Amino acid sequence: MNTERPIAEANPEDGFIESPNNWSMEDMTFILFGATGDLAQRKLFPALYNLYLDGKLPDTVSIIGLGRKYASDEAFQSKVEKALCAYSRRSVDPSNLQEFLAKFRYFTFDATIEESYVNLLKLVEAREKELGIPENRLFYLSVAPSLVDIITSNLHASGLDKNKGWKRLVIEKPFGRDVETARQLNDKLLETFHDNEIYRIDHYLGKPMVQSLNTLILANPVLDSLLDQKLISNVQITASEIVGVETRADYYDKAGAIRDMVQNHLLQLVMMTALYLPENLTDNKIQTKKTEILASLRTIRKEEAHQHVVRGQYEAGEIHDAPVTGYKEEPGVEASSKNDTYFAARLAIDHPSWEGIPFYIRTGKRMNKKSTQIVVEFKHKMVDSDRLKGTSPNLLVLEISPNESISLRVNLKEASGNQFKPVWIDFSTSSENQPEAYELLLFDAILGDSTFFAHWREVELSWEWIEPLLNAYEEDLLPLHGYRAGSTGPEAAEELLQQKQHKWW
Ligand SMILES: NC(=O)C1=CN([C@@H]2O[C@H](COP(=O)(O)OP(=O)(O)OC[C@H]3O[C@@H](n4cnc5c(N)ncnc54)[C@H](OP(=O)(O)O)[C@@H]3O)[C@@H](O)[C@H]2O)C=CC1
Ligand SMILES: O=C1O[C@H](COP(=O)(O)O)[C@@H](O)[C@H](O)[C@H]1O
Repeated sequence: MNTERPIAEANPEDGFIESPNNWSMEDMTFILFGATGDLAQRKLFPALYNLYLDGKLPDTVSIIGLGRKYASDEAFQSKVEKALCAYSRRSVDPSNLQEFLAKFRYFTFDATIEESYVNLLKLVEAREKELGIPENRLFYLSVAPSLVDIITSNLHASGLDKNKGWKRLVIEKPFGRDVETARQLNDKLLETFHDNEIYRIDHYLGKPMVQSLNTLILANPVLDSLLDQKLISNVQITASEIVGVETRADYYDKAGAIRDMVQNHLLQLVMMTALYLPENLTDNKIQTKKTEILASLRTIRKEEAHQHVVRGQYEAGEIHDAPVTGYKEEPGVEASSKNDTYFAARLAIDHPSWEGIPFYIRTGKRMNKKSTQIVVEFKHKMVDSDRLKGTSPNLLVLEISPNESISLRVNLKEASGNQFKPVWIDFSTSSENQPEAYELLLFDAILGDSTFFAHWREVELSWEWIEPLLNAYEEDLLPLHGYRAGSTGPEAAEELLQQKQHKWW
């Protein structure tokens, strides 16, 4: 199958992705570690199915699911079908379901047993022969981080990685718990895979609005001209959630918002926003430019963290008129937990394009609404305060999820009277049934385009930036503010912006 999509190649000098060529999608084997797990059911199988419906899977693809539980191929295929019925954005079409399911095989596999890999190799090779496909292998690790080391070592020891075609490793978050463990993990992966064969998933980079920012700005000189340093007052990035810790206390109570959302998703959004000033970019420069931005992010030392960072934990409250419990009362959470479920910060980017423009970021669980958005607030002129009565700053709002939209807030004079009022101009409205982040990212990985995956330097630099804040947490240098479930977060986060005469939008 031919696609117009360019394939990215490694630039040997800097390890980044360069010089796209025209490329055709090749037949391959997709080896899914953790095929019986939650992520596979909710995201990966539906993503593969929707790619299939869109004709975005290679003509022949062998998909091998792995897990310790015993299951026959048929039982596994019906598990996949169930997952599609429950989670696919498009309903299952009986006329092509069997053709899709026939691509799947299941292999009972314990990642901790060496012999499993030898047997897996035999199955992979047998399927490659049977289907007459080249030895292109994509290994998707949808397993706990503790298994990554042993899996990659054994892929190497068993010879699964010594195929004649290409090989790729897709790895889920979390990528380490701090800079040290992230480095150890990366070094481990590099024993088996070349850097440009490693695809570190951050699903925020797969959100359609994030992926299309570049082309949107290129296609709309109006947007481009608005992103002008002289015009911008501040930038605000929010990822607020209604859900609480749910059933994930085991992981979340040790991670908190800072590791779960800030180190990866929010810093990625900061980079994706900041990289467009002052130049238009081609896709192949995105990773290099993002790293430049991250390297310019001013360090917040642990001693000064309290001036720039607010952390919080939700308390009992109400969401959609229903009472919800506080974080400490959630199942699996320590009653004395000091874990953060909310994080806000003021960031400074020491880059000529962003000098003097604060970036505010915030994320929280159990907030009043589900929304991920980027707001650019423009400088407000108050030259003639009488004539401009009622005006407020212009805002450019990029709504990333759950809906997608771009809107601009302007001041309009009321028909009667002299007063201005803010009105919104919508540049776009959300189109229903957009591809999901995992679809776009899986498609990229299948093509070999790593533009929207996190490069190692991005991961390393983001952990380096986070490190002093983790130390501030550990040394109790940052107060943990309570906030009511269903609210917009702690009062202290409002005060953080008031220090510079700003407010959250
Ligand atoms: N679920 C989600 O929404 C998200 C998950 N992630 C990440 O994705 C990864 C997977 O998460 P999730 O699916 O939720 O986890 P689950 O616990 O639901 O699934 C884990 C999978 O690993 C398999 N597994 C466990 N031990 C072994 C072993 N010794 N040998 C072989 N397979 C094993 C399990 O299969 P079996 O029990 O059959 O052996 C199961 O398929 C994690 O890294 C997580 O952080 C990232 C973002 C979101
Ligand atoms: O990675 C994660 O993201 C989700 C939020 O993702 P979204 O696409 O719904 O915005 C978050 O709930 C979860 O804690 C975190 O691990």
